[in-house]
Amino acid sequence: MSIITKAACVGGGVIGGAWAARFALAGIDVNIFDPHPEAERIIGEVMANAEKAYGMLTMAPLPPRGKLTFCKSIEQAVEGVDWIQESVPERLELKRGVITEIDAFARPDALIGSSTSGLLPSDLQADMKYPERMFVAHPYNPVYLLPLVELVGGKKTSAATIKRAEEGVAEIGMKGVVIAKEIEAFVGDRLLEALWREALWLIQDDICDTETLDNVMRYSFGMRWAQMGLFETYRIAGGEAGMRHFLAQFGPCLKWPWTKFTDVVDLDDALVEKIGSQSDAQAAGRSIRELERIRDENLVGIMHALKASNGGEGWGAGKLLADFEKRLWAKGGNQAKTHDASGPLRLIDTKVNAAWVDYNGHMTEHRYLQLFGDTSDALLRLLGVDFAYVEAGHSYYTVETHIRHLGEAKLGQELYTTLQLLASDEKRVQFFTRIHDAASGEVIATAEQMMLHVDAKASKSVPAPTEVLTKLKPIAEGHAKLEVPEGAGRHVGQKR
Ligand SMILES: NC(=O)C1=CN([C@@H]2O[C@H](COP(=O)(O)OP(=O)(O)OC[C@H]3O[C@@H](n4cnc5c(N)ncnc54)[C@H](O)[C@@H]3O)[C@@H](O)[C@H]2O)C=CC1
Ligand SMILES: C[N+](C)(C)CC(=O)CC(=O)[O-]
Repeated sequence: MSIITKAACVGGGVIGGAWAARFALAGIDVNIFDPHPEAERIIGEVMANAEKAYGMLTMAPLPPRGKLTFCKSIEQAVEGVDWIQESVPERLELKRGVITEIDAFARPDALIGSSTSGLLPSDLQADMKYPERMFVAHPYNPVYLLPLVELVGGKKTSAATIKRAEEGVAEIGMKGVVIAKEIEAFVGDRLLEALWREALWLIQDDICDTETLDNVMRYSFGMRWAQMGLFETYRIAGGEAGMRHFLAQFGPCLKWPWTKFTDVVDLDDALVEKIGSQSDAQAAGRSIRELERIRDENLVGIMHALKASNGGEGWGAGKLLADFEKRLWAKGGNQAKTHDASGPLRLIDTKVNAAWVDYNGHMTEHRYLQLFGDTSDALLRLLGVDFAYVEAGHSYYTVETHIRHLGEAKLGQELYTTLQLLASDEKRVQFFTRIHDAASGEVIATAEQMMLHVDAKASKSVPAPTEVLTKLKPIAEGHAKLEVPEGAGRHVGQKR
């Protein structure tokens, strides 16, 4: 059974709003309480960004979006929900008061997570009647894309709560990392704080400006850290002798004057203005919303790259995404399990997202192939050839593809695909797929493809089993009555 069927967000700013989006996109209804007069508008904008990002992130069938309900009080928001996420400003007294109120009105077994960046859970749970169900669930901005949640229990938090919290965040595509002991700022913010302090000194001392500092990060170790952490990265930096050699070589530097971070800069008006004006110049007129859009596109691209890494198995956040998608496919989301075979099967509905567009301003070549591949995967799922089937040792492999480009697909354009079976036997399926513009139905591209049923371990084609052929039969019979599509059997013409 699911840990979270209904959630509440108390505080709906940068972080609370993005938590609401994360829950809603996982199909969970969310109650929101935030006294800000513009809370609904702000969360609406975060939701729109999150939906755009998910459109780029995954083709897996997301469940129907959860409903957002804006409530007039904490009491109303937390009534009957399974998970309450507190994301009010970082002030101990405020948070403690809000959490105590949540505790008074929530179901005694409901989980209560705090988004605090650094306060101790023991301090937050001090006045609670049921403190055993309260913990820190510290996310990273943007919560709807970055999967990490640091889970930190206080003195009165039960082990069962932390276990349920770990399972709960996994359900919404996140990675719960349990921190063994409570400590201010946990692990992530301790590391960020060290870097942040050092960075402020480098600006204060005119060693570099904000743009130079950001360039140093994003062209180098920033990219490394998205895929391996500090220790794994430095292990490799030690060469064949690994971590021990790395420590021997760079250990002495720890005693050299390579850092100022244990002193705190004086964030006086002059320094605030210096950083503010350098940051304005760096933004070059881009609004926060524009920067968020670029950030989200970049993060999606990084996760896609990580999903394809390690020989296709996925790595880090990419492996997490791949596993989440497998679960989404297994659940099937909104996907129809049967189709009317009296016409071509409509299998994929999608939109051209920014990551698919090339320098010509339209969908780039390999994305057509991806869409044709996603459509043939959808056909295979209809036939019962899903992840479990593939893991058991059999699959269909594509052995031939011929694509024709007939029109253009531009950024944001809505598309759908249809598939018509041309021929099949116990080993082969041959089919014709069309990509349509969703508004007009016009055909933008077609592909004719052939797949063979294979024994993956033996690497040879073998007949498909009866259960697959039985599902294929009604489609084959229905499509045998259709006209052969214009363009089927075509090849690239060559004048000699
Ligand atoms: N901004 C960030 O990068 C991150 C922030 N956090 C943590 O998340 C929490 C929230 O931070 P942000 O979202 O950045 O702040 P924010 O200022 O964007 O949002 C706070 C929201 O809480 C609302 N609020 C104030 N009093 C309230 C009350 N009594 N009941 C309900 N809502 C109330 C405000 O109207 C506001 O919308 C903090 O604990 C922060 O440390 C965690 C990770 C990252
Ligand atoms: C600046 N911050 C302490 C609020 C940062 C975080 O808590 C995590 C993040 O998203 O960087």
